[in-house]
Amino acid sequence: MARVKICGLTDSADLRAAVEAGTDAVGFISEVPVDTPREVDRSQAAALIAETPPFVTATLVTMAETPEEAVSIVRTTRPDALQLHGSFDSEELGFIRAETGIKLIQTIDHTETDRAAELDQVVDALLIDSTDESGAGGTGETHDWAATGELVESLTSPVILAGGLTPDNVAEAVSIAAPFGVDVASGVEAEGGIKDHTAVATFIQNAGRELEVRQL
Ligand SMILES: O=C(O)c1ccccc1N[C@@H]1O[C@H](COP(=O)(O)O)[C@@H](O)[C@H]1O
Repeated sequence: MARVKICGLTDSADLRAAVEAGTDAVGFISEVPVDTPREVDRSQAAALIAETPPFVTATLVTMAETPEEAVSIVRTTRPDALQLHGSFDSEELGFIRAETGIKLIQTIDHTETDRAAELDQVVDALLIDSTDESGAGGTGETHDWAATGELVESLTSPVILAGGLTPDNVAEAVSIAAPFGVDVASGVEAEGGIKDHTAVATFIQNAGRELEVRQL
């Protein structure tokens, strides 16, 4: 079974649709230096996080420029987990964890296998994405799922697969990489920043959760 995070939610209606469709986690993107229709400001992120019900992990996704900024975002928005894009080292990630006590998910580009091994003991999960040159996600690009499957085998941390996933390809991606979880942003949108609720529900079903429940 792959857990699912629906990322880049910008309003309450999309949050409710993702929760009703059975997502395990939701993601709110704030303070990123790239132009994305999925970004919300800190106060919007805080409001959406407060609306997220218990048993659904509210994740703040950011590209904070300094560890102190990351700590400040967590204190202001109060998420359950923090997903970082960018190049903080082990010491900086350790500082953020110690200051906030939050579950830390570090995004790694699929080509950075050495970095994944280096950070394996430092974070709570590694998210393997197809990032752009700035380290941002939301590219809609897939990568080599078999290579991510090798990371799943070799790393201790839970591995989350992201990058170009859609309702049509997520089942195949899960069967090849066998990740702990999958993460999608642009692949379930009706338009930039707005989710297609049918696509969200189909993505969650196709990631295998519904199938697993029926088999129990
Ligand atoms: O979605 C964005 O615009 C974004 C911007 C900056 C950092 C992270 C971002 N999104 C993350 O990237 C993954 C993959 O996106 P996609 O499914 O390929 O569109 C997404 O799940 C977010 O965690």
